[in-house]
Amino acid sequence: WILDILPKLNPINRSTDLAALRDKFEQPSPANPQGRSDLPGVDIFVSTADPEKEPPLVTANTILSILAVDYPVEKLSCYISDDGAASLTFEAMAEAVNFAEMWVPFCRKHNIEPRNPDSYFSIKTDPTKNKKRPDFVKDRRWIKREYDEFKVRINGLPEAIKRRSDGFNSMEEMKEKKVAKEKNGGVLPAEGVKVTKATWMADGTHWPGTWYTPSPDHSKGDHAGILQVMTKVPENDLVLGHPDEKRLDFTGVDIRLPMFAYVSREKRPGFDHNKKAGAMNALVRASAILSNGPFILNLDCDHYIYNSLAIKEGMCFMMDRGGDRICYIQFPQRFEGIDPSDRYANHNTVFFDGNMRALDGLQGPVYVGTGCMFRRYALYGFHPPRANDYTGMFGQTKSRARNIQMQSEEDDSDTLPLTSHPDLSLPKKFGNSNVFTDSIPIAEFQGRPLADHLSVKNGRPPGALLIPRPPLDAPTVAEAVAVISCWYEDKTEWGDRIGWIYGSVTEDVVTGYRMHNRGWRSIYCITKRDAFRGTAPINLTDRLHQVLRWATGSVEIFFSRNNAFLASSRLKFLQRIAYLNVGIYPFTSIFLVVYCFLPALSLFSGHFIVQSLDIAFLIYLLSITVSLTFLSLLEVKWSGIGLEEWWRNEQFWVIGGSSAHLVAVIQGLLKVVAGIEISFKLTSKSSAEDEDDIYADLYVVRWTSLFIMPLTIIVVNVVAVVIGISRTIYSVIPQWNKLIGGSFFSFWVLAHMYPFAKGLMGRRGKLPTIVYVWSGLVSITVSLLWITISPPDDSTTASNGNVQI
Ligand SMILES: O=c1ccn([C@@H]2O[C@H](COP(=O)(O)OP(=O)(O)O[C@H]3O[C@H](CO)[C@@H](O)[C@H](O)[C@H]3O)[C@@H](O)[C@H]2O)c(=O)[nH]1
Ligand SMILES: [Mn+2]
Repeated sequence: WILDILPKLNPINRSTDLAALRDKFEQPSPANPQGRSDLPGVDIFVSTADPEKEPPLVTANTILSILAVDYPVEKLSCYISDDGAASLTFEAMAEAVNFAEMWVPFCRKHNIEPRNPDSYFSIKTDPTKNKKRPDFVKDRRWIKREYDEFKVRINGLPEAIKRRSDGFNSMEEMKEKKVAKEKNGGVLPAEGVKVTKATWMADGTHWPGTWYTPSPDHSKGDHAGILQVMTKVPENDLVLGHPDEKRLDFTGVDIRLPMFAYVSREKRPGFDHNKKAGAMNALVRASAILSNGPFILNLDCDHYIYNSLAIKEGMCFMMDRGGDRICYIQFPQRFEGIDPSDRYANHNTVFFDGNMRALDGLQGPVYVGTGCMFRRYALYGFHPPRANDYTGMFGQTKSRARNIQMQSEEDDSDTLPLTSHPDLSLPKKFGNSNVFTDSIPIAEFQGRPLADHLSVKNGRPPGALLIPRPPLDAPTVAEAVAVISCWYEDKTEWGDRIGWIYGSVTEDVVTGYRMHNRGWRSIYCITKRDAFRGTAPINLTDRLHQVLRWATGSVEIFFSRNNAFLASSRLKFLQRIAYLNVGIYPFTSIFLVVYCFLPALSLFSGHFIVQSLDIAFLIYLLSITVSLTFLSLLEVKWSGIGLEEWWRNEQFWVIGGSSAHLVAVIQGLLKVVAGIEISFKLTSKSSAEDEDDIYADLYVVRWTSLFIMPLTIIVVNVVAVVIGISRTIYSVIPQWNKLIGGSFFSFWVLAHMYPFAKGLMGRRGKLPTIVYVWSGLVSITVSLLWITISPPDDSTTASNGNVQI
């Protein structure tokens, strides 16, 4: 019953549900006679970086799921950050907007779920289930065909852009030649003419971003900032559709689209662009000027909205009493396209349904990079309102006297009482855009919960958010372009204390940590229907690299000023322990590796792992075993997973621990000691090209040095078992029970390594020969070495009668 009681100590306490949200914010009231939406605006950020690794079709589908999300259209703005500055991505987005004009009303009319067309059309269950409108089947058939054509257009884009550009380029060349000829008296100059091969847009202009044939000002890391508003700011009132002969009958359906902007920040050589964190910060600024939604939802390009009510679900927390102290709502990451047995624990269920939920009962879950809705004001580095109200191990309220004393002791350089707005004219920490700084207090105010009850502190009056958005004028857009220039952040605190934090390969954890450290709380929001879904790398190599990156980020955190040891008093005690664990866990790999070798070594030597099985050891062993079992039970019970899934997690913990975590520790130490920088490539997104085998990617094996340690562990343990058996056979008095006792632990290690071994085999058991040669050599060396150091000695072991199990 303890297991049943524990989760109940940690309820998701939310007094506002979806119905209450509607009643409070969207029903007519004295302050809101027309029953317009009084909800705050939401800006949605999607990041993409490389159309080669992040297929534009996937991104386009993500965008479509966002444009069709169930939230007041006039309050929504969507931004895509294209760090690749690729015309391909841009044109795919333009296509997506075109398709959205039919797709979005279609979703609204028939209440489609999910609103990502690709996933919607690949649902296996009966699409007509729960669909009541008689024209559904006809509409669906029609839109399916439109989608197929859309897909073909997107897939044809690279070819189309190339053909178009080649055409324009050769035309240019001809023109140039003609000019040169005329200048040179009718003959072509000997040195020929040089024409730069530009990438052209359909309207006959140069694409301002990166070109297929890179040239100065048009290559990766060297191009202008681009900001293009792809759909205009939506009308404030419903715009209903009409019956239409050619298209669908959208009578009575809202046909508006949210605002959607394509943003590619300026990049120049010599500037550190800080990857995703930098991209997000550029979006934070640009969006502050264009729409200034008090809430920001962040999605990776391969994560889409699976539950169209997700934003409203999050808003229920933010708009609840006390919601003004929440910095973000993290939703669990759920994945698609993972092999049914989840060989490499890609679903990460113990983490997402155990650890994160437990954290929710403390100060809140960590930010995991995607599927997270932020309070804009919290991103700006301010402290939460009433930050000192609670503290201590369990977050109890402090007495007033202590409270005052504490406040004076604290370094409150960035504590800003919310009643008086930040004096923004003073430090230049936000950079020199006045439009931006002026937007800060507005976002803060609009993000407050409704003051509809005496107990709501720091609320806003009902009806305050009914005013329509102004249309975008040219100076506003120009300002937004100015704040995405690459020098804008010079001498500011962007990435240091404001916005996404720089300097870590896992910017997400650090960004969330900084907020918790200021006293903000976060919320973990598990919805019945998954809020978001995404893809994950399913083959061994990519998966290990992903784990390596996370672990490296953790080691970086450990050696940085973000180590929770150095946290402020506003980080709750248990939350601090949790963050400490985030920084420390890769270091456990050192012990893990030792433990993986121990059973083998004891087989080599013929000595049991411990000297003698005395009572102290047994008590120690028992207590460890009991607590481990209890922990596992908790994990299984809390996260509601089956034993098999739990076992996968255990296995992958050992695999990742002995490879990626260890390398991360080494890398981290190298960085600290020798200053060697760490860089990571984008995690490649599988696009399931192979129709016959959607899990084909699972079998891809690319050799990486991460394989070395697990492989050695496997080989050494196998050799050890073999040596153990042969020794037992050839010894004078074979001690079979001793062998079984000894090899049990080796088998235990091998059982954990099984998915790894399977993964190395690839699809048909193909393994690079070098692996055999190499591992053979290592294991022979190790076993020879061991036997020389500690030759099998029957007499000593036999006399040690206490080594039996
Ligand atoms: O220069 C860059 C590099 C990456 N990204 C985007 O950042 C996201 C994540 O990058 P990726 O390298 O694909 O990392 P993943 O392993 O897929 O992502 C996990 O790990 C990251 C680092 O911890 C988090 O940022 C992600 O949200 C989390 O899903 C993607 O949308 C990219 O498009 C950029 O915008 N600019
Ligand atoms: Mn990803």
